[in-house]
Amino acid sequence: MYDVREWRHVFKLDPNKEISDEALDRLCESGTDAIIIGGTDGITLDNVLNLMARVRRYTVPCILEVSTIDSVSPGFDLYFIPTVLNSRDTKWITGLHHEAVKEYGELMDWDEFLIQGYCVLNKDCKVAELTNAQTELSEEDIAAYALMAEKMFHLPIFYLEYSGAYGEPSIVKAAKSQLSKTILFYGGGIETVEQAEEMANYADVIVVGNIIYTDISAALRTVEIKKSYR
Ligand SMILES: CC(C)=CCC/C(C)=C/CC/C(C)=C/CC/C(C)=C/CC/C(C)=C/CC/C(C)=C/CC/C(C)=C/COP(=O)(O)OP(=O)(O)O
Ligand SMILES: O=P(O)(O)OC[C@@H](O)CO
Ligand SMILES: [Mg+2]
Repeated sequence: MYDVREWRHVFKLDPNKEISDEALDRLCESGTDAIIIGGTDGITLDNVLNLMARVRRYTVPCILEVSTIDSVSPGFDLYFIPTVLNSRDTKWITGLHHEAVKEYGELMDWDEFLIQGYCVLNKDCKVAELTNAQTELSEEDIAAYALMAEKMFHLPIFYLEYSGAYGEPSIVKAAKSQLSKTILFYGGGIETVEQAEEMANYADVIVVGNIIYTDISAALRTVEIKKSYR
């Protein structure tokens, strides 16, 4: 089975963006711990299946981060289900999940599904807009969400999401200080190995996304953090 606890670094690929075979080969062979397939807009069953089939040529674990029910398909190693803890709209906390479980709950192999408690912090990112997230939060507010993720909801993953912007290391440190069992993911704006190292000082797993599409060599260099933390 795939032990997310062992991970340090993952790449997140957006099915709504083009990637060449050569770039995909370099990512999948880079030594990263997993490839997550996910995004917020333009996600269809077609583009998810297409990307999954291409990643499946490699041995790297391939995870679907579910953002729409229509794009879920068998064939992934694991499924991540986001719940946006700081959304102002219950639809993104439990609403869509309730509908999905009502319809498919009996069919699901629950061991394959890990729930991610998201705290979205970049007010300008698409996921903040989509979910109407309350991003004006103090360090204490964010630490409390981390504590809730672990102690109230027993979530396996707490995800500090700054998608598109580099976040505040002190916030990541504050969140980490609340967690002993729940795994801390950090994602947002990582473009250099120095930034990757800085966030990996506190987060258990760092997520590298957008830079893949603008500077593949820089994206690949972030995997170097794995050498210093093994
Ligand atoms: C295996 C199998 C076939 C099972 C069938 C059963 C089945 C269908 C089970 C589903 C179970 C279930 C509970 C599903 C949940 C349904 C659902 C739609 C939940 C809502 C998820 C949610 C809160 C989505 C909001 C958006 C979000 C948090 C997306 C995560 C990805 C993310 C933040 C990407 C970053 O965005 P990006 O697009 O990169 O942004 P930029 O362009 O700005 O970079
Ligand atoms: O795309 P970036 O900004 O690297 O963020 C990664 C990931 O957290 C997005 O969901
Ligand atoms: Mg992105």
